[in-house]
Amino acid sequence: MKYKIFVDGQEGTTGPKIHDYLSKIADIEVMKIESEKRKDYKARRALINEADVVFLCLPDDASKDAVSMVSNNKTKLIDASTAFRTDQDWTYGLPELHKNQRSKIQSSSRVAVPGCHATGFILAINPLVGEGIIPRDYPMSCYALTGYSGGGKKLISQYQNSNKEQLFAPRQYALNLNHKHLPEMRLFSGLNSAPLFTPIVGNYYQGDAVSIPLLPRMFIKKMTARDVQELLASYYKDERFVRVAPFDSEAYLEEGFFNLMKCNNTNYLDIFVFGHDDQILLVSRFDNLGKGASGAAIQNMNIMLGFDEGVGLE
Ligand SMILES: NC(=O)C1=CN([C@@H]2O[C@H](COP(=O)(O)OP(=O)(O)OC[C@H]3O[C@@H](n4cnc5c(N)ncnc54)[C@H](OP(=O)(O)O)[C@@H]3O)[C@@H](O)[C@H]2O)C=CC1
Ligand SMILES: CC(=O)N[C@@H](CCC(=O)OP(=O)(O)O)C(=O)O
Repeated sequence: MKYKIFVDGQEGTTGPKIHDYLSKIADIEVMKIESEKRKDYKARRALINEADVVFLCLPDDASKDAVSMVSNNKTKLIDASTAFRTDQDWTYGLPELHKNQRSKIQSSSRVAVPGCHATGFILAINPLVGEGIIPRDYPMSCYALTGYSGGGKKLISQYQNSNKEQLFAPRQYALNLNHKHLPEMRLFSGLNSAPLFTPIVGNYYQGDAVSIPLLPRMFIKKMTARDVQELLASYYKDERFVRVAPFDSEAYLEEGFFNLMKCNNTNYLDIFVFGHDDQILLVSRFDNLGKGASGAAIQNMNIMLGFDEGVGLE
């Protein structure tokens, strides 16, 4: 039997990328909606209920509508939006979070794909909080650099169809300090409160680097940058898609600069630990359309259907 797969939002940004991955997977049947019917309630509802797995690649409200269209017990949903990430009835689709997260995903029929920046933050910080190194009330801050595809069709069009001078420079956003990823960043990092988070969008298509400065003198246990690298490397040693770079900061720079595009078009997330005895900088590098969204969505599907986790992704 071939699993039937439907991507609701096939003409956006994350949806087509999911179609690319699906095209490399055997033993599935990918269903498509006619372009002019992509917002038609009846047509979407029929496909949603026919499918074994539906990827929702939609704005939050449209995702909520799609969920309400399901009228059977078979259809599994994988949602890329922010709508359900901290919802108790949904499973957070970050298999590397804890030892038991994979089995939760496998037995769930409602999986929320983590936000891109949240993915980078949580994977770097959660082990250090969980292992009792960073106190739960640590005054955390974090900044991220992302390509403009992270903002979907609207932001892509702004960058690609305008030559306004201000678009050439990186631009800070979410300066209300209330970015939509904060609730999941708090909940799944183990911290008592969300970080002070400032993302920055640059004039390039894809690639994300989340940077987190840490002061070891505020840790519960004394740890140098090298100790932190060893702890993270041990925590993720069996993971396929989360890699912790050896402690050798110079080796990762190209003529003195960090290349945040090096995970593009892959589902890898690389964690780097820079620093010394007194100061540490953690950097998570990944593709916002890979481990930050569409790749992660496929990884979750593979787990939910009992496929090899890397099918379509490697
Ligand atoms: N881009 C990224 O890197 C990431 C995005 N996400 C999240 O994933 C979701 C999808 O993002 P992205 O692909 O970038 O978004 P886009 O804006 O690029 O695409 C959204 C798609 O949804 C369609 N759509 C909008 N409203 C409806 C509706 N009521 N019914 C059916 N279709 C509708 C749009 O139609 P139309 O073609 O007419 O515009 C468009 O094709 C969002 O919630 C986003 O926040 C998550 C992680 C990363
Ligand atoms: C450049 C840009 O705007 N990026 C998006 C990140 C997209 C993402 O992770 O997805 P969700 O929107 O589903 O959370 C942002 O920061 O809101």
